[in-house]
Amino acid sequence: MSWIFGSNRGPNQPGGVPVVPVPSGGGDASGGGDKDGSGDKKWSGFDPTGLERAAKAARELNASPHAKNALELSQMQEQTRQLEQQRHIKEQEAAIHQLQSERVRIEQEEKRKTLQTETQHHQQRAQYNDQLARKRYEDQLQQQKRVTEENLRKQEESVQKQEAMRKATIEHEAKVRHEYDMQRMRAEVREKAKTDRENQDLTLEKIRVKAKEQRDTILQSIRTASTVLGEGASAFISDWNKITATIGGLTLLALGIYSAKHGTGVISRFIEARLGKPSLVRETSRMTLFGGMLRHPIQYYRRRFTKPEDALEGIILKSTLEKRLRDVAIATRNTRKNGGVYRNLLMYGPPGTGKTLFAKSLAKHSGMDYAIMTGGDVLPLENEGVSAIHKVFDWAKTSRRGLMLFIDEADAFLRKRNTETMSENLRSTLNAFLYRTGDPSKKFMLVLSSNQPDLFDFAINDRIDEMVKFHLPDQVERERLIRYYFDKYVLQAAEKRGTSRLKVESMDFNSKVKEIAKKTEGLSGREISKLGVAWQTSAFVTDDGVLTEDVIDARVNEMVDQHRQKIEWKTQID
Ligand SMILES: Nc1ncnc2c1ncn2[C@@H]1O[C@H](COP(=O)(O)OP(=O)(O)OP(=O)(O)O)[C@@H](O)[C@H]1O
Repeated sequence: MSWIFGSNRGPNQPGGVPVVPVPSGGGDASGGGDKDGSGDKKWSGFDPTGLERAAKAARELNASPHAKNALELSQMQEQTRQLEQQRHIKEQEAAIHQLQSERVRIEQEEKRKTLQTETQHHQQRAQYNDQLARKRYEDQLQQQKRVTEENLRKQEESVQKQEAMRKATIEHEAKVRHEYDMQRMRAEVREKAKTDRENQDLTLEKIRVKAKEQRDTILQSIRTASTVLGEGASAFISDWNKITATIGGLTLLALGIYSAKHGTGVISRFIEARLGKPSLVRETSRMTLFGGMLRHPIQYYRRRFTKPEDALEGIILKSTLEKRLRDVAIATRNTRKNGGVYRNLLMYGPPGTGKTLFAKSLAKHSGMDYAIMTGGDVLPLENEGVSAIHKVFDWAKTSRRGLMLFIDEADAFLRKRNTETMSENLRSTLNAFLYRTGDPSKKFMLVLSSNQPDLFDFAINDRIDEMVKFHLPDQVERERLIRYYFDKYVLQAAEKRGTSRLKVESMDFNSKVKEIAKKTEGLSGREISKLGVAWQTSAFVTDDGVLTEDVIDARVNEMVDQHRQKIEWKTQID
């Protein structure tokens, strides 16, 4: 009720209730009590006029007809002020809240920045450490390199010193020897000159006598020869019997030479048939005395003393396979050199992929003899199969150079024994084979080739030490094969001067090769080699001997068609 007392407000305060002026003086402001004003010190300075005025105003207010309205107005003003204060408080609270949020955000931001800075520091430290480690490692390497170089330099110096010493020793020896020889020669020459001077008369006389004797002898010989020939010729011409006898003698001599030549061949063939190559062996590099050295001496010696540089010369395979086979070839050659035990080899894969080719080259490269037999040849032998097999191995054992026994289509007779279709004879033959190959050998190496190795008897698999799979050539190998056989059958034939009329039409050969290789997908090495032969033959049959691009394409298309046909037949059979 401050408005009643007017303590807080001036007389013209807006919205306020006009303060009822309090009459100055009059009325008892003390309200009774300490009337004399001297009793209690506390009330001594109290001015009661305000209270009096308030009381008067209250009275007047009560008496006023607007008292109620004024009260309501003042209440409403009070409420409005409170609401305003609440709004103000709310605004302040919102501001505080916003300030808090801002503070949290700033803190987060600070944290993130700190984290980022720390991460950067970590990274920088890690990089620095890494650089240090690298530098340390490089320093170590440099150090090692320096040490190695230093050692090498020292070694080289030492070798050079030794070399220089050796050279100096040799030169000194040579000089001493030369001086000694010169002295000896001078002494000999002096001695001879002295002797010659002393015997000069004697020597001259000796030469004269010797020359005279020689002259007389030659003259005498000429005289005798002409007399004998003249007499002989006249006697021969005048005597028909002698002429007939001479002609007969010459004829008999020619006959003798002819029969001796052919007789040796017949005899050697006979001996060979009895003692030489077994019938199961189709081809061999092994030369017997009669069959080899005497009949083809040059070939015999060339084969004995020259070896191909590379076991894979003329054999085109995938580079990985080539590497593996080269290792096999080197190992085999070293085995032969060191008298070691041979490792048996199985080569399997589609026909015409170079298995036989490699086996022959392997044998040549290793310096061994080779013998080729075919599994299919064993089947018709029936009950003679066992002895034929024994004969092959007996013969193989006698080879001084070691023998590589290559069995093509080996699955034809080395197949599983438990199949019902296998005849008793074949089973015995297989057993004989197993018996002869049971132990590792220093005499022969077994090389089996098969298109169906899964048919082998397990005991055969057990005897195999190395298995190599041959594949059909892919694009790269086909290109190489095409180049190789084009060169072999066409270009080399065209280069033969004088004897050849074969010419090749000019074309972009590289792109042609690529194109042919693409077309011949699926063809084997054998089929591609046949393509080479077909190109050559086609060129020979033309009038001008020119191999044109069209002819090349035509042969390729034919070969591809034939291949397709073969595959169709094969699929039907399968
Ligand atoms: N990889 C090759 N590189 C060069 N020529 C090849 C290759 N493969 C095959 N030939 C050619 O094909 C001919 C036959 O090859 P080879 O007799 O080695 O085949 P194979 O794999 O033994 O076949 P099969 O299983 O039918 O006996 C070779 O004489 C050669 O001209």
